[in-house]
Amino acid sequence: MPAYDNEGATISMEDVRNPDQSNTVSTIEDDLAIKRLRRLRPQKSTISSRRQQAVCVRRAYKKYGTSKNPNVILDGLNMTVPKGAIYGLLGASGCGKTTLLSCIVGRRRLNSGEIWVLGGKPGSPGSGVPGPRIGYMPQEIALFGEFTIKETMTYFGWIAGMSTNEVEKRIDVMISLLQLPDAARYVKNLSGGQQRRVSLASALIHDPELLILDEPTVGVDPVLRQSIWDHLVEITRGGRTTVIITTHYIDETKQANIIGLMRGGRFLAEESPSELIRRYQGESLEDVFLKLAVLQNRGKRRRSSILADVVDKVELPGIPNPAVDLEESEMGEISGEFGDNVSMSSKGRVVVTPELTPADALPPDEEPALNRLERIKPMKWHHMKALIWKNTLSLVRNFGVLAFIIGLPVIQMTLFCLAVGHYPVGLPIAVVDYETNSNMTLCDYNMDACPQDKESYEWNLTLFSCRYLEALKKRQSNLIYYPTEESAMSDARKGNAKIVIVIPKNFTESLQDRMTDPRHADSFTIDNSVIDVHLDDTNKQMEWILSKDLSLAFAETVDRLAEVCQLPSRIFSLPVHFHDPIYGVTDSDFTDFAAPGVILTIIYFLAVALTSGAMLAERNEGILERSLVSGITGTEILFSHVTVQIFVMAIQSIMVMLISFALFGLSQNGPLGWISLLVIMTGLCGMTFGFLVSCLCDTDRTATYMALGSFLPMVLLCGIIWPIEAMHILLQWISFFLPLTKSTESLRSMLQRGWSIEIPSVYSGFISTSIWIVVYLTTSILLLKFKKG
Ligand SMILES: Nc1ncnc2c1ncn2[C@@H]1O[C@H](COP(=O)(O)OP(=O)(O)OP(=O)(O)O)[C@@H](O)[C@H]1O
Repeated sequence: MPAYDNEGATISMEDVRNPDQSNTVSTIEDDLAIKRLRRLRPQKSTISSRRQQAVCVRRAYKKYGTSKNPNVILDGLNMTVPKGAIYGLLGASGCGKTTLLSCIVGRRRLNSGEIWVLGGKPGSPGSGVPGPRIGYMPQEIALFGEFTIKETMTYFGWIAGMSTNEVEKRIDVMISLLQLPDAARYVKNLSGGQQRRVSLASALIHDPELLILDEPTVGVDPVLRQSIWDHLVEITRGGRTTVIITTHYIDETKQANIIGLMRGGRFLAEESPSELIRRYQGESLEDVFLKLAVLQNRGKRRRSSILADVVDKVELPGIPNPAVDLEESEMGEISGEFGDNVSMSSKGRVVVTPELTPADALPPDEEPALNRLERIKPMKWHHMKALIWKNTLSLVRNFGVLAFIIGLPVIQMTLFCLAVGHYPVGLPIAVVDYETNSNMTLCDYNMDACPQDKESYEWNLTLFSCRYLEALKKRQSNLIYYPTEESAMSDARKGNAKIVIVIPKNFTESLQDRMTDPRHADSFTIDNSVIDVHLDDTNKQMEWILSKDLSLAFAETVDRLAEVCQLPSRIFSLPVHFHDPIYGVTDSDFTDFAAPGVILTIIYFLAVALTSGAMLAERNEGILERSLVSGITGTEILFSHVTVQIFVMAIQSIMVMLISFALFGLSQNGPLGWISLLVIMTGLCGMTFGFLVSCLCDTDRTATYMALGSFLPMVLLCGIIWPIEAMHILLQWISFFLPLTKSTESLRSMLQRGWSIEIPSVYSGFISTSIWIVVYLTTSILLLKFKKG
């Protein structure tokens, strides 16, 4: 049997199982004898002796909250779990059992103190902790509802490095041991108790060296509870497996080898159940717990008398309170001193025991030597296989969600193409034409006849307003005629017209006079040769469109005049001529400008939502925690998500591009390969940002706030809806460093200018996106690694 040493005490598991034969200090008389001996042969625990235990915790201090308002959970706690023992961890709800266990499995950090698990420090290279040496059943169910029992156990078996054959054999054993239903049943359809048993089976599947079970028997009927305990006793019999179990059924822990009674951040006692009952003269373990609690309160009473009444009502055995009675010089670390471990302070007795002989002492577990490649290898094949399979299965099982994820960008892009950037037609335009007095029959003259005398070259423009309104009508069909300027303005103020045009009575005549003899044009002539325009300026886009229409209608009218008079086509137009654009099309609309940014924004933010949602769901259900304890690393989790989601993203990207270019005919002049790559890389960037969000945020709500909070600044600052050059200089700098700025510019250059990767504004988008992927991914990996408890 393995020897058990703690603080110098050497106690074999036989001692624990047969307390009568134990040489453990177990009586008050022994206490006194040891007190005498203490000064002669004190023996402190050594690192070597700590490494021989399955678990050894020393001076553990852990608090939550701020330093101003700390919530101290572990307060100098010592704990020793010998190999091959069943250790029952008892304590009131909220006393810190789960916190202690998560420190042991390496998922939370102590504020101070040290922990040794299976000979190594949790998290150190080669310790196997977290890893397959541990089987961890957390308090919450922490299973995938949409998986079957078999799939669940296969996942955890694969993580532990088992082959599919081995897993299948173990599944049969687990099903009969834990009386599980058919392995093909979905976890979500099982009862609460059945789900707990599947959770327990998942911890047991790989036959670990150290089993840590947080309340495994909740919701389990007494018969099955007994068979679970029998199994625990069975597996620990060989000494290879150690079990730490928490439970609220104090009575069931009588089958444990050692019980740790936790209260106030420390252990009241750490002892075999029979010894506890004998020593504290209790009728049951519950009775002992109560008495020890009172003893602890007595110690406190020296500082406070609040508990006096309670304490006085409880009958106590005639034993001293060791921790209270000890002199300071007699204090040392305590824990694992079977028969003498009443912990009232972070210190305790220095235990004097027979010295550890080489024959009794087990050599500490050697940390497996890892070669250099294994040390730097961030991912294990069997982990990746299990994770990728799990992620794929999750997606496929949630087919509705998958269809939505793929369909959503299609809907969004379709909406964008249909709704944004098009030219509004039929805007209500109020026309007051004093020249015709709204009598449009006057306009029924032959406008194809040239109004210039062929011999004298005199112009005889007739009702030029008719020609102008005719051209305007081709652009905006909804011309509403008013008799007076007042009536038109009054209606426009009520919102019935976007613009009011007033054509003076002598418009044509004055215009002609001004053109033929500008030197002698008086102010009356100038005033009457001008069309007055009143705009509703509340909508800039609309104002811009109508102004453009009025100008273009005039240009078209004079061009037409030149045409019918067989004059050179640009004779009357402004002496500024716009040729075909270098890039883009002459009458491009806002859709073409905004499309690159919108495509990237859709892909980016859907990836953020998809990834952060998946990660948070996994974390909040406790699955992430459980996987991490099984030895999965943050890097593996992130890359497994990337591997699966990249396919979803590729489909999303292809669909969005098909909608944009094939269906709605948005400009696409660049190399399709590079365009696709940039879109997919942007999705990848969004995915890694989603990882970061899920690592930074503890709840769905904060994650949603963060994702939504970053959406608008990104859209506003990345040049998606307005040119960056028009922003405040400070914002231009900020914009420069945002993830969608360079990629939007790059995509726009490829789509509209047809540029390829060798042009700086194109490749800078790829570089910027790659840098952001690395930054997000690295930060997420570091957070997953270091953000504990
Ligand atoms: N992440 C956290 N942040 C702040 N406080 C926490 C956190 N986790 C636990 N606590 C607090 O620490 C205390 C101990 O919690 P813990 O879950 O370890 O108790 P427990 O003994 O396992 O309880 P139970 O038996 O009910 O499961 C509780 O008061 C709890 O509110």
